Amino acid sequence: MASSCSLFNSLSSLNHKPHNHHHQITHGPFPSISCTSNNNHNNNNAAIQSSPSVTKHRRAADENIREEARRHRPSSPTTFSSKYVPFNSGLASTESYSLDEIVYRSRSGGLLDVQHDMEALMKFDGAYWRDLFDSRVGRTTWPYGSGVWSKKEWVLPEIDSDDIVSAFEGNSNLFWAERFGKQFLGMNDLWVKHCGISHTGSFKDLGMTVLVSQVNRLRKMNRPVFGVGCASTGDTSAALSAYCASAGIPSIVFLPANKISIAQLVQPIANGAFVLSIDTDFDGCMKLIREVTSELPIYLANSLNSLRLEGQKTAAIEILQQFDWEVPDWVIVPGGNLGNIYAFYKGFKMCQELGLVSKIPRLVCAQAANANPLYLYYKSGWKDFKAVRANTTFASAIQIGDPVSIDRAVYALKNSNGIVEEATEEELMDAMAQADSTGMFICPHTGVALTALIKLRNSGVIGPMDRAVVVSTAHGLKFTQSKIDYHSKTIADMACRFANPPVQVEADFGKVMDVLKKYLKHKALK
Ligand SMILES: Cc1ncc(COP(=O)(O)O)c(C=O)c1O
Ligand SMILES: N[C@@H](CCOP(=O)(O)O)C(=O)O
Repeated sequence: MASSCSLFNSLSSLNHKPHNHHHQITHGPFPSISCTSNNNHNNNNAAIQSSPSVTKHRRAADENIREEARRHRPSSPTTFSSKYVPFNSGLASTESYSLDEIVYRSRSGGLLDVQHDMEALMKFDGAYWRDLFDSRVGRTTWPYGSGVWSKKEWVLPEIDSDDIVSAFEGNSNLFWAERFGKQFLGMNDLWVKHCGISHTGSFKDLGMTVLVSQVNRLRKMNRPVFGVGCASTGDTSAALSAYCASAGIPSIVFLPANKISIAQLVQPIANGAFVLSIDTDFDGCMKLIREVTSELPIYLANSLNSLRLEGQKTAAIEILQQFDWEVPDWVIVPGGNLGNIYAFYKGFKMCQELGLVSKIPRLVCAQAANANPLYLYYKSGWKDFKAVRANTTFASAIQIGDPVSIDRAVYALKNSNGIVEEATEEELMDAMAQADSTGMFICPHTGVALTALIKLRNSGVIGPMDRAVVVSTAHGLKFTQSKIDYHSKTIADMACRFANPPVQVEADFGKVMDVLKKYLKHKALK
């Protein structure tokens, strides 16, 4: 991509709690579920005052939150369970694997899925689950303070809370895009789910906490897992290396040389991962890591491993929760390796099947036109899937031509009356700049999703009154070079219509006044 030293230089030169009281919710035959309350006036005051061991806050001074969770550990094992089954295998299949096995593919070589014991979960009605999940939001109780682990019973019900590796990820902001919706789309119910405002700056944290927690458990069980590895366009490796570092587990990452942002490259380096920069693209790295993980005791962390999707699906549940369990009309997700679109489908579908909501939203998967195998497949009427050679795109994290989760994505889209859209480089960069001009600071992948929204709104498929949620997958700060290129208008064959370059001006009062007067006049005329 073109760089812009002048803009970069001029940009650089511009730089001259109340007590938590503990209470327990007991639900039917289940062990107590701990949560905390910020309410200073609840009935627990009396209990806290009369307890001889209380020294500060809700637990003894020498006890940490993990130890506290251990103390509350249920005496009997959970009645919920989950296992691997071949993806979309139907009722006739008997093939299944324990989550404690190291297996990524079914016997026939197909994808796997984590299947929950829905009968056990259905013993509780939708209201029960809604209340339980709502009661855990924003707490510090281990591990429920995480937006992922607040849904533990639906994620990894059997893992001991002691084994969980979490950064209290999730619970990300659902941003009402008031100005963008009104100004560019005539919409008043447009929302952006900021999954990138997260521990390592992308939605990958949601899946990685689950995968690394399970690895932590496997290692404690003395299973042959020396370390964890992934191929990455930048975000998976950032999340993997951070969660592994926090648990003291070695991580190994395969990155396509010169194809990821500097911020993304620095993340695994800083977190102590073993980083291989390989002279190929993401699809080449993916092929290599699959071969390597079948030979060496390195556990595969890409979304081919269905554990990841169990965490990622909680973003869908969170969206419903944030709308007080009302279902939006549309959810738009940028797609690359295509695990996330299925994760969203699965999260919504579980909420429907377990009675939390009565329907699911229509899903839209948005791809960069330079890396669009799903879009081409959709346009062929799902007749002819061909992997493509992905070309360079500013949406570099979705520069993927041979997505491993293609079958999962097709299933999700077919079962949600879904749509696939694409965005050219100019479209995605303009959308990103327009969104930023209304107060966001999004990544180019979110620009891809916004382009899909703009196209579907312009064609009337999405109506002005529809409630739409655009999933923002990474933090814009990871992709500042693309913004520098755009705002300095140094991108070949791109008009950069919404560029806003800084004005160079001498350190002279008169000259500064001239520039400002011109600016104010220009604004007044608008
Ligand atoms: C920022 C960002 N957005 C979107 C995606 C696409 O997600 P998926 O690969 O699950 O389709 C990725 C990774 O691929 C990503 O890193
Ligand atoms: N964008 C991803 C690509 C790999 O996807 P995964 O979900 O299969 O790990 C990345 O950041 O590496």
